[in-house]
Amino acid sequence: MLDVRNISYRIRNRKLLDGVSFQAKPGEMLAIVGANGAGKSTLLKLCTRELIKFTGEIQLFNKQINTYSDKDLSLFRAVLPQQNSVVFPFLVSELVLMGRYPHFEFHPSEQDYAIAEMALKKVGMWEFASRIFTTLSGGEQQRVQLARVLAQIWDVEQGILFLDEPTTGLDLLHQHQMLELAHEFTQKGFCVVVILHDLNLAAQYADQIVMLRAGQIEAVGTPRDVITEATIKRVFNLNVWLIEHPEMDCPMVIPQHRQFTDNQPLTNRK
Ligand SMILES: Nc1ncnc2c1ncn2[C@@H]1O[C@H](COP(=O)(O)OP(=O)(O)OP(=O)(O)O)[C@@H](O)[C@H]1O
Repeated sequence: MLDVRNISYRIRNRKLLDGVSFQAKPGEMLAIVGANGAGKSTLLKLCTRELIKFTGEIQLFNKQINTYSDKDLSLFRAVLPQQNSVVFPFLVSELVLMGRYPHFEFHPSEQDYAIAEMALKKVGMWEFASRIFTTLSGGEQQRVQLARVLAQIWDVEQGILFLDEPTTGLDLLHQHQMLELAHEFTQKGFCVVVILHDLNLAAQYADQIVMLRAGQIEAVGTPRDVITEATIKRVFNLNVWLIEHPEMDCPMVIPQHRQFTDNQPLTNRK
């Protein structure tokens, strides 16, 4: 479904991405992880065609990404960007309805309204429908933006969903709800590509992880393949312990404390 082949991207003299390749299949959640500045958002922007000048190839559904019209793309591909750029005083309900723009010409149909309502209910924000979006808290805004994105692909049979740090600003419950919702879309046959900073969320939800370091792939594969003490040390310069998740078949990451000072375990602190 998403096939990224040997892509490189540079701005002026600086190579931001260098020879990156990976594939993501329908029904799969792929997480992109890496330190600040590693190139995660740049990679996502290339996959969503927000950035266009690169070398290599990106295919969606076996077709080069640049052969799709914007309209065609919007019918099966949705993007939750990192930055929230809403400045006008839109109502929450209006904003979510914007997710339906690709599906109607001039006026939304009854079905468009119904889908916007279902999407808002899905993220637990229906009671905020008549609030002005910019008056919501950061986490509430993020959930409404997710509803807008879900509304766009609600009745699409198979597509691709890109999420750039979707859990930012969300409390613990809503971080998991966000990724559960994304997981539901994989069950429908969608491919979900998500940038995550939290390696434990990536380990729990992703089928595949792409770990970037300075614009190159450090590791790609299952969470167990990619999340190791050695890769985390190389990519984040952090010593960690890995333990088993008590219920799920995946590792969990625990940073070692005080490693920047004297490397003493926390239990030895006086
Ligand atoms: N337009 C630009 N001009 C110059 N440098 C840029 C530009 N866009 C991105 N960069 C640089 O490219 C590198 C990768 O940026 P990118 O936003 O992809 O990183 P990231 O892995 O998403 O980081 P973060 O985790 O902090 O969001 C960074 O060093 C950034 O400063």
